[in-house]
Amino acid sequence: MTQEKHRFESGFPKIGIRPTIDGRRKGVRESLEEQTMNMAKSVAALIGEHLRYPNGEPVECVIADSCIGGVAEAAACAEKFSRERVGVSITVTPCWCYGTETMDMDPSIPKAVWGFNGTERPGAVYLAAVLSGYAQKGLPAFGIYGEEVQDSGDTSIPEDVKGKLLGFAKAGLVVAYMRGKSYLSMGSVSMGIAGSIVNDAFFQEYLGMRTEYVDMSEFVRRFEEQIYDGEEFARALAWVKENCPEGADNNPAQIQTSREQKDKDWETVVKMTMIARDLMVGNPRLAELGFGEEAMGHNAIVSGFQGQRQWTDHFPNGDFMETLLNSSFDWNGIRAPYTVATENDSLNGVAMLFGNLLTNTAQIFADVRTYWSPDSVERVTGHKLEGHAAGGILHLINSGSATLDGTGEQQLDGKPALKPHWEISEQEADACLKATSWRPASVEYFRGGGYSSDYLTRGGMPMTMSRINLVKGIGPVLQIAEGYSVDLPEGVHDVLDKRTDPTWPTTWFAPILTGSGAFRSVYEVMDQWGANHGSISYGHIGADLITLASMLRIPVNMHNVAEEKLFRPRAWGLFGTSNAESADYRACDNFGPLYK
Ligand SMILES: C[C@H](O)[C@@H](O)[C@@H](O)C(=O)CO
Ligand SMILES: [Mn+2]
Repeated sequence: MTQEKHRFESGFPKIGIRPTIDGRRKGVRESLEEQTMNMAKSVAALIGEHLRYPNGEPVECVIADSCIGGVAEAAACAEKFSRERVGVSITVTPCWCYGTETMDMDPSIPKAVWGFNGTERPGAVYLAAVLSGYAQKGLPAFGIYGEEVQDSGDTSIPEDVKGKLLGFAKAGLVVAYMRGKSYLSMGSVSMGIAGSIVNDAFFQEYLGMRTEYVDMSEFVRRFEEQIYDGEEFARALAWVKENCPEGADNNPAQIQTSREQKDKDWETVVKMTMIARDLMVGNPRLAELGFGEEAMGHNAIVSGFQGQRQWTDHFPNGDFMETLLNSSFDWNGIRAPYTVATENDSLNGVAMLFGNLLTNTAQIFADVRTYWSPDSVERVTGHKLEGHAAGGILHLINSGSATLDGTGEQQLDGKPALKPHWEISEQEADACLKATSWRPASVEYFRGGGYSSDYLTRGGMPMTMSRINLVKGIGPVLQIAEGYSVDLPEGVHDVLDKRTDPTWPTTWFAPILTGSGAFRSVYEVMDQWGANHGSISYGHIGADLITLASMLRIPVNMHNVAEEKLFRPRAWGLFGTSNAESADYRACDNFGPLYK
């Protein structure tokens, strides 16, 4: 079995659909069986058509064997769901049913109810009744109620209902997929960065995940004892020589490393990449080579590499490894990204994981380095910022981890984009590689050398920056800024970039301003950012992140998503309806983490 196949071998959680029905026989139930089951079938078809697993295959749904008219059928459905590895449930009904007798009682499964908006039968009355039951029992559930009345024979799903079903299902699958997986901490705390204090209670209670820890000396052991696939290494190194052009050395001449050392560094960073991947997900080839234990991996869906400083003071830095793993392609071809956080910033790693699992696209990890006001840009370059950038821009730049997909060299409808791996063509992967040069690391920072990807993200892409922060007394909170990547005139970029480390990849980002709170100004967004890092995802995914956060009971402390797009469990409204932010904090606190 190939390493790629092995990675997703354990499969994926499914979505369970529960058609509930009025239990009264001799007329009522019989007249509703077909319509109710058809609703379930059309939801399954909708999901199968629109949603995909990380390997690109369509999401699978399981429908209860019968309509659920009472508790015996509810229990039979629950048994089927647990056999079939259902991780998310959607209840559908066109009619009145018996609320607490038909509900899904599994507290760890995200749940939604679609109550058909028709008036021949009271589907919406059931919806309201069962949602009150869920609130009363402390099991937050999402309510889906179409805005327009449908005729009783109408088997179509209205657009607003489709949007909510898919939004719910997408976020629910992320919850289900994370459960039981690991964060792999390679090394420990990098230069006192709090996000790299990998907090097991957060991962365990909020995400249902394990935290695994390996010392960076494990890389040295695997180098020296050759615990990697030698055949793959030779192939990888040849591919790297062909596809990863080395850029100019920016170090002062007297501290530049020799050609011989540079070539050795290339070999080391390629080995590091394979080893980090094998540590994360295992590799069946290692078992064939006699390393059965190492072949298993750590069941990690996200990891972080400390790097600085104990590793980087002596060995090449992790930039190549992090960037390649976070990209959608390498010497093995086009494949799903492996999410790796620089500086072992696990909290940024989780934001990357959320973005990746919601969209199946690669994520950009970056330092949130500089707010450039329109006046400062004009003073330094003479250029007046305009368009999306008119209110100022954030310079997102970091040595490692920024995916090569972040070049923006893939296309959607003729515009720059980051796409799920199965939509990326060979030419697009190639264009990302061609837009990148690999600059020898700044040796004053990285005494052990290494290579950083140097590229400039194409402008005009809708992007969402997010970040998890931990607050003692509250727990995790999520922050979100939707905005656009920005193109600057070439000379202007160069002037600003040269003030930083020009060997690192840059994304110029303009958040969308709303005129209030943290989105009064770009300065305010920078000033309110909770830490040194952000994770940047293609597209405006703020609403999906907010839905996901509510499932995990992570309150959102700042976002610029329009109020009408917010979709949270119905019980959130019971904490107040005119200040959604405050209600969110109190609801999350009240219900507590999903796995406590
Ligand atoms: C090279 C430096 O140590 C950088 O890596 C540092 O500024 C950071 O990235 C901090 O987040
Ligand atoms: Mn950093």
